[in-house]
Amino acid sequence: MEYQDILYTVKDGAAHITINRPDKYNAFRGQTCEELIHAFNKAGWDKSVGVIVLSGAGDKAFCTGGDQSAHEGQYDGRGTIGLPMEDLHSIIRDVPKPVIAKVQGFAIGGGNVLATICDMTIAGDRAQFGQVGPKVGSVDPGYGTAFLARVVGEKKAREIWYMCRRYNAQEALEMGLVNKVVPHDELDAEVDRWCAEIMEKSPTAIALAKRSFNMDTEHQRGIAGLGMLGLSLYYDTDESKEGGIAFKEKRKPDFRKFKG
Ligand SMILES: CC(C)(COP(=O)(O)OP(=O)(O)OC[C@H]1O[C@@H](n2cnc3c(N)ncnc32)[C@H](O)[C@@H]1OP(=O)(O)O)[C@@H](O)C(=O)NCCC(=O)NCCSC(=O)CCC(=O)c1ccccc1C(=O)O
Repeated sequence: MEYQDILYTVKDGAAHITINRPDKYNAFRGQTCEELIHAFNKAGWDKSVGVIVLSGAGDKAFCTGGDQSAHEGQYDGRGTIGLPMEDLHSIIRDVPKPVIAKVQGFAIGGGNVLATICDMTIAGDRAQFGQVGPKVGSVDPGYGTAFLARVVGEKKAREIWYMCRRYNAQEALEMGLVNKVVPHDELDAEVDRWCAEIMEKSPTAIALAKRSFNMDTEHQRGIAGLGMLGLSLYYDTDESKEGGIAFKEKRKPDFRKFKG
């Protein structure tokens, strides 16, 4: 597969998968998800690769979720909601190698979900985390909510989704959303060090550890499938569409006008 939306390189046993849509703050469309799934499969089953790094191109964003310009109700690709989200989330969990999210800017919406699902997250000190779903007429009713609660606890996860606030890198560290924060300019070197340390370890022991960590939350995959079906029905409502339209028109949404 030739990649248009992502970059793929391998260096010293680490596969680097980079969302390359900086003008869209690395938001993903259907094509981006297909390429990410392909790249994770490629890295996951390449025996010379021991660790995978997911990042976003440029300084502004790791990823800001679904591309609002490819979104009028349903998204523009395959799958329940027009994005193969279930497949993308699953492959990040299923590859038998640690996946590190390297976050230098915004990890917002579906981008925050991706970072949360990755095995570990290293952030630069300019990174910002948060959810925007209920502000833009969306929600991730699978790993994005249930798995987030496992990571940061129920109260914090509910705050993140209901309030749609932004959290800086230090706050994300304190709530357990990231493993380490380093100065922005040292992020690449720090991630390279973590990769080099992983490369010294037994790949089979790590693969077994990853699978056994996953075991505890595996039921969430099925629930996510059901949730995406509900989300698809929600995307066809005027209430949901108001969120996307308001974002594009750079105004506050008025969701309440659709409720009797
Ligand atoms: C990222 C922001 C917080 C940055 O805010 P700010 O610094 O004020 O800059 P802006 O002027 O808002 O944005 C700059 C520039 O980038 C464009 N942009 C940013 N995000 C997107 C995006 N997602 N899609 C397309 N374009 C984007 C923006 O339009 C500006 O461009 P200009 O040309 O300069 O006008 C802020 O931008 C922000 O909050 N972005 C919205 C992010 C968003 O709406 N994401 C999608 C929804 S997230 C969600 O619904 C959660 C559910 C979920 O995770 C999910 C589950 C299942 C399937 C899909 C999803 C999903 O992600 O949708």
